Amino acid sequence: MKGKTVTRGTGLSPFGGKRSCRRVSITTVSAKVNAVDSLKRGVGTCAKVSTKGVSSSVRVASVWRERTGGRRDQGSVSCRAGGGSAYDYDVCIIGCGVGGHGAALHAVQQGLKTCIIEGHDIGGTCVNRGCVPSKALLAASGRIREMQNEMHLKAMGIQVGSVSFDRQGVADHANQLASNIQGNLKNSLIALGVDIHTGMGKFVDNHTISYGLPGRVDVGGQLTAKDIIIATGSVPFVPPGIKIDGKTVFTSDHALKLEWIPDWVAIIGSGYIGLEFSDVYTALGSEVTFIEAVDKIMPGFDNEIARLAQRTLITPRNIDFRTGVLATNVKAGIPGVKPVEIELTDFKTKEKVDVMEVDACLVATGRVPFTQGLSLDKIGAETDRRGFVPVTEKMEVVGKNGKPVPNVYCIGDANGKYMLAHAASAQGISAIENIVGRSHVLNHLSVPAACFTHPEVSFVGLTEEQAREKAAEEKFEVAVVKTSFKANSKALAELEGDGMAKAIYRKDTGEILGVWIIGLHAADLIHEASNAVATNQTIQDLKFNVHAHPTLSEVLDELFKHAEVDAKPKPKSEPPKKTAVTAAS
Ligand SMILES: Cc1cc2nc3c(=O)[nH]c(=O)nc-3n(C[C@H](O)[C@H](O)[C@H](O)COP(=O)(O)OP(=O)(O)OC[C@H]3O[C@@H](n4cnc5c(N)ncnc54)[C@H](O)[C@@H]3O)c2cc1C
Ligand SMILES: NC(=O)c1ccc[n+]([C@@H]2O[C@H](COP(=O)([O-])OP(=O)(O)OC[C@H]3O[C@@H](n4cnc5c(N)ncnc54)[C@H](O)[C@@H]3O)[C@@H](O)[C@H]2O)c1
Repeated sequence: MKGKTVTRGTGLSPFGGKRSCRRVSITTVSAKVNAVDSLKRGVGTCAKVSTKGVSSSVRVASVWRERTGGRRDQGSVSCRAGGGSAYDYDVCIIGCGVGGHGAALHAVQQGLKTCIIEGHDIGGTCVNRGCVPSKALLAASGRIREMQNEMHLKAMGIQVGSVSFDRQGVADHANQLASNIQGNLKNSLIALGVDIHTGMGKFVDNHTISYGLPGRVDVGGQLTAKDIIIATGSVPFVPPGIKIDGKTVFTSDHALKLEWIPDWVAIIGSGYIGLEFSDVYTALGSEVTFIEAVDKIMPGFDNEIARLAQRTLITPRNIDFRTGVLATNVKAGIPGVKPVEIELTDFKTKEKVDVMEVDACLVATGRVPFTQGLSLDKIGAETDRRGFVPVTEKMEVVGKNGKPVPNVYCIGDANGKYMLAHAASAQGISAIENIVGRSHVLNHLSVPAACFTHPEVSFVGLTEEQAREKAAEEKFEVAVVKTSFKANSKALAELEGDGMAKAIYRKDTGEILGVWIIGLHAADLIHEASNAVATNQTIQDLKFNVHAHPTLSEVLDELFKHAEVDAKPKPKSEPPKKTAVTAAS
């Protein structure tokens, strides 16, 4: 069915660890699996890694005693398995998404006896219904787009015949990848001796969790832990008036299965999910119409980057958009028989302005925390009005009395601080650091983000608009420096000169406030900037970094070198006086 827009009714305007635990840097899912191998190879004494010799739990207790000098929970209890302890576990994590998994791995590295309670599927949203399958769809559809771009290929002297694809094959790629990574995650936990309990967990008190599954008397139980981390994640938000049938009106949960490719798909919301799916759908031949409540598309982006993104990701493609309108009512259709009807309402006047008929509708209007049923009242806590669990900067759950609830933490999408997979994992590591008594606060302004369209958009920190607001309040001068991919040899070799990088910084000190990149491999390029923010480097510190030639990283090299700062660069430290190492010949 070919979709069409109809305007109805009069008056409606047409629209228009430590000690013997080897320190392993854990960042990506594959790195985490490798980390398990490293731990297994390098440690006889790391918690539950080796099962030979001294019992693993005794080892846990001994590692813990060495680390803490014998202190424990101020009340001096020890792990039950370590002998006469009060708790079954040192740490219990409710929910095994990327956040829970990251926390569990770091807990084991610290020698903590750890368990996870998972109610649905290991890997949570990211692995099963988020980052992983969506990136697989983007990889396959991006390849199709590239191979169908005759002009681009011809400019490099390449000719291809007709390009075709098998929808089910593309869908299988995404499904298989999710399943493989889910298996890797589960195996990594088992190999490290993390106990995985199946069921939905809820609080009995701040050291006790009961868990079970509805209708399953064979599953469930109760356990105790010194510290408990809530990592229950999020689910799609569906605005009132929208009925999901999973076939013609659906969320990303269904869209990732790629059961069909609609001719015309309306995407409600032009955030990350909307943009990434517009990239997939248009590469596979669909027309897309964005419906966006805010009066501009991609409202979360820096304005200048959004304008450029519109020129590269929207205008040249089969995409149009309606902004400043809410989708207030969506009625499901029947593929090939009855269209989906979408009622549009002006965001400001609340007047109904249009009804669209399309083949399918993807609802990408954000996500809501999955925090119901945790019995937070049993620990003197409650969610905020949106369902997020309030936390301190150390990830401690804040109780109804405004004070941290002892021994209970919340990480990831469930606390709403930054709904990204790597943020969830970083918060998990931070919570464990605080649990073992090393005070830690994650700088969320150093957490990078990326939208994996073709080309990609990435950033760290503030938009230029946010930085200028902050500057006005705090009375400092903002400076902005930009570079283009057009001057980069590697980008030109790839005929991918469309793109820019911009850095926003304090003119007086060189403090980096934000960096935005749109262009080839922007998601990989952002890390030099985000790591600089995390380690408090100024923009002038980065001028001395050396970048291989010819690489895309020189886009950032040029950016940093062009920055003008009032303060002088910090004196460079002398090179370390170590044994001379000569470059490999
Ligand atoms: C389509 C899509 C694409 C995305 N792409 C990216 C991306 O490219 N990069 C990125 O950084 N982020 C991406 N995200 C966001 C990312 O998936 C989330 O930020 C991340 O998964 C949050 O991790 P989490 O551990 O907090 O929660 P989740 O991954 O949601 O995991 C929570 C887990 O807890 C379980 N659970 C819930 N309640 C209970 C309970 N009471 N007892 C026991 N278990 C429970 C759930 O079953 C689930 O397995 C994407 C999201 C979507 C939807
Ligand atoms: N690459 C990535 O890192 C990635 C990819 C996908 C998802 N995610 C995560 O998943 C989460 C959800 O993504 P998302 O794109 O759904 O949310 P989002 O918050 O990024 O964007 C939602 C958009 O929908 C609009 N909207 C909300 N209600 C509307 C309505 N009734 N009518 C019209 N427009 C409406 C909002 O104005 C907003 O622009 C995000 O928080 C993001 O962090 C990340």
